[in-house]
Amino acid sequence: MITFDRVSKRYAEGHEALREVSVELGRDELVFLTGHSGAGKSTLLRLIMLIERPTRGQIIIDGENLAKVKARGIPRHRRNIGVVFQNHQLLFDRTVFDNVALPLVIAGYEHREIGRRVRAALDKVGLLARERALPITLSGGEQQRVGIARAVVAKPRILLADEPTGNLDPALSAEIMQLFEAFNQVGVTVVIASHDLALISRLRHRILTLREGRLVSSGG
Ligand SMILES: Nc1ncnc2c1ncn2[C@@H]1O[C@H](COP(=O)(O)OP(=O)(O)OP(=O)(O)O)[C@@H](O)[C@H]1O
Repeated sequence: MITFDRVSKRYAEGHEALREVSVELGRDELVFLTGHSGAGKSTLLRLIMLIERPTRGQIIIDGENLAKVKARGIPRHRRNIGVVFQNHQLLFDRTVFDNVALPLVIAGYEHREIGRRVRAALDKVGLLARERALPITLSGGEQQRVGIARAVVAKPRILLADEPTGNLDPALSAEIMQLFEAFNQVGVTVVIASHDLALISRLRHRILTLREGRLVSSGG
């Protein structure tokens, strides 16, 4: 469960990116976050990741108030969160396997466990056969699936995605959304920021709409 309680975020330059946002996201929910460019979508995701801190208000995740998480607790906090970006942010000189393994290597997992988990994650996104490929040899949709495998490889409780289908055509975008739905069905809380109203309104999930930093709709 993720709770935002009257959360505001003002950046150093004085711009108020989020204003008094209150919302509860259930443990088993998949929600879309939409709104115009600059509405505050990425800021909301960054607050969950503790890349930014709120100026006012509180964020509580599974009973833990993020205000109490000090700098040295941030890596542990982030281990519960998988993140998918629009531009994949893959390492292009490393294989698919190595890209997906990266979070586990950083977290100090044992070699055999890394192999097991990476192959399980690649299997879930349908790319097991491509583990030795370099990302450059994959299509855009496949690259995004590598990004998703990397985000879920450490079995996070929360999956955040910022415009994950921004560069993909409608058919591939729909496939990527189905992957997110599959992870949600096994108990991962999923939050997807997206401009693609045509796509997200077809799927039956709650849509949170931001306008100039305010949550103007949190309905279905
Ligand atoms: N690091 C920062 N410093 C100062 N202002 C920022 C920073 N990050 C974002 N902003 C401002 O905060 C507002 C919200 O930005 P944010 O990136 O959260 O919007 P968004 O809805 O994700 O937009 P987009 O769809 O274009 O990615 C914008 O006016 C932006 O210029």
